[in-house]
Amino acid sequence: MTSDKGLLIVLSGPSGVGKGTVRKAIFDDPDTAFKYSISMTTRRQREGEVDGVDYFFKTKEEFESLIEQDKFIEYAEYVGNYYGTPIDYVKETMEKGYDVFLEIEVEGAKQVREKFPEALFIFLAPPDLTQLEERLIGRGTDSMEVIRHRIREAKRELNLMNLYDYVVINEDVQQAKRRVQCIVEASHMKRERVESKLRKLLLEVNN
Ligand SMILES: Nc1nc2c(ncn2[C@@H]2O[C@H](COP(=O)(O)OP(=O)(O)O)[C@@H](O)[C@H]2O)c(=O)[nH]1
Ligand SMILES: Nc1ncnc2c1ncn2[C@@H]1O[C@H](COP(=O)(O)OP(=O)(O)O)[C@@H](O)[C@H]1O
Repeated sequence: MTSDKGLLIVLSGPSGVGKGTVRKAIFDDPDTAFKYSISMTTRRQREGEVDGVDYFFKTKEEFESLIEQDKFIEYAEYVGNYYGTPIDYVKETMEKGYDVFLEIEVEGAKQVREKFPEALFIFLAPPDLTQLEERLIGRGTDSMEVIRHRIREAKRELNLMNLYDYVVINEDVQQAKRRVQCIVEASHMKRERVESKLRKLLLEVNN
């Protein structure tokens, strides 16, 4: 990938760690220049959610037809529903030079890693398992049985954090937001080192 193309940024981590919360903080910040890729899902639209803003809400049949047409960078089944990242928006937006941000669960992130190894992978981790459990309980969206299942899944997923470029511990939302922004900034600087701007400088230095 060359530097005139945007970066693909993937934020992932276990359920309840705060991915959605940190993502909202990132996009509420007017300094954030990346574009958010709105996912498609077959889960029911919740009160207050807007189609085309929070998600593109699709039927199972529509989603499966899009899978057949290869319209997703990645998709996964999560708690009985499909979630997926539409490929066209991501490709077009990166071609225009914008960074594109995905907030997805761990299985989807694994698929992105296989297709786009040059993407930037950030794992959001909880300070500890007790706080993860407290967040799942505090969110009030799941039964204790589902929470226990999510904690078991989280233990398996936390073992995958070393496959990511960076791990951010979500202790404080604003701090996690800043860290994600800094990681993106540093990744751009690293990419520029090998790109034309600095090549010219190095030629000058060595002549
Ligand atoms: N693989 C994948 N996961 C997604 C996508 N969009 C959202 N998710 C994840 O799906 C999970 C469930 O999201 P959601 O139904 O909004 O519930 P909530 O975040 O638990 O309130 C979260 O872990 C999201 O990060 C996507 O396009 N692909
Ligand atoms: N740094 C944090 N400290 C305390 N609570 C948090 C923090 N980040 C998120 N939460 C809370 O944890 C719960 C789960 O967060 P959410 O963003 O829904 O997680 P995810 O999208 O990873 O499933 C929410 O109730 C949220 O308000």
